[in-house]
Amino acid sequence: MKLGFIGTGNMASAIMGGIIGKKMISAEEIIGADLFAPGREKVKEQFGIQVTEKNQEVVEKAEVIILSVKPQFYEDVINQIKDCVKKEQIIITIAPGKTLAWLAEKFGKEVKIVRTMPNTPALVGEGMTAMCPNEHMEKEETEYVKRLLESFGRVEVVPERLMDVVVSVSGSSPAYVFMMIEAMADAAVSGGMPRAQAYQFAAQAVYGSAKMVLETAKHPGELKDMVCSPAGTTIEAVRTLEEMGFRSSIIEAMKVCEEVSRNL
Ligand SMILES: NC(=O)C1=CN([C@@H]2O[C@H](COP(=O)(O)OP(=O)(O)OC[C@H]3O[C@@H](n4cnc5c(N)ncnc54)[C@H](OP(=O)(O)O)[C@@H]3O)[C@@H](O)[C@H]2O)C=CC1
Ligand SMILES: O=C(O)[C@@H]1CCC=N1
Repeated sequence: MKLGFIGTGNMASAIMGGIIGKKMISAEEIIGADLFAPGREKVKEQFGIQVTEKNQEVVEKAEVIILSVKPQFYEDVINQIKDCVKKEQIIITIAPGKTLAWLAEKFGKEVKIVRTMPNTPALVGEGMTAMCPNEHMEKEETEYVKRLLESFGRVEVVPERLMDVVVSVSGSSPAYVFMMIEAMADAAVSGGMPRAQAYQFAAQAVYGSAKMVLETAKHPGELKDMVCSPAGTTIEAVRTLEEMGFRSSIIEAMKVCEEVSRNL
């Protein structure tokens, strides 16, 4: 087994879906453990991976192990597995708030750890992941983990102090974007467009706009100005968004998100 997951919920499914979809690792070489039987069966059926109810079995079999339970369960899981983790295995964490220093203390021995923060667009190969290796990771091991994470999207190595910011800007942000797409579609439906078509229009507009930011390297403000024809429709929408506090509601929500992550 090349890769193991402890916890096979939403984020683990997105990662395994991305990795298998890109053929980085085959489903037969992936094992997942979950307390929740229907959760285990779902990933077994969806992706064809091997599943177990025993977290230790994942540690016995996998070279790289992703701890994909909620942060509140990290301590319990680490206590269960720490004695079986071997020196050459690599532990990848995806939980907000769990620092490398905290993890080292909980394992209580030399363990190779990479703290990461992925997001669910991994499922379609468009994830954004930040990673931060600990001092026991060799250069080639860090490169291998980076390639593994790159199989489902973009990856940046960041200093650990930025991890809480990463949670708010990419870990959690798909939720805000989905809310915006939902709201845009509701408005289109209110204007008479069939709902299914409204989601296509809204989602493609968001996708294309994001692509413009990434590919033109122009400032988002300049791209916004290019849409606002003088005395046109868009500038009136922009004026209304400013009046309703669009930007500040996003900034404030993200500051709360960052703070929650820091305190987890
Ligand atoms: N969802 C996202 O977009 C992102 C999530 N993350 C992080 O990923 C991690 C998982 O989140 P997410 O996938 O959303 O959560 P989910 O609740 O979907 O998945 C976690 C799974 O782990 C199971 N579980 C709980 N305790 C144990 C245990 N002791 N041993 C084995 N399995 C256990 C849960 O079972 P049960 O339901 O019965 O408790 C559940 O099936 C979290 O740390 C989260 O912060 C990071 C980035 C993005
Ligand atoms: O909501 C959460 O806590 C997790 C972390 C980032 C995205 N989802």
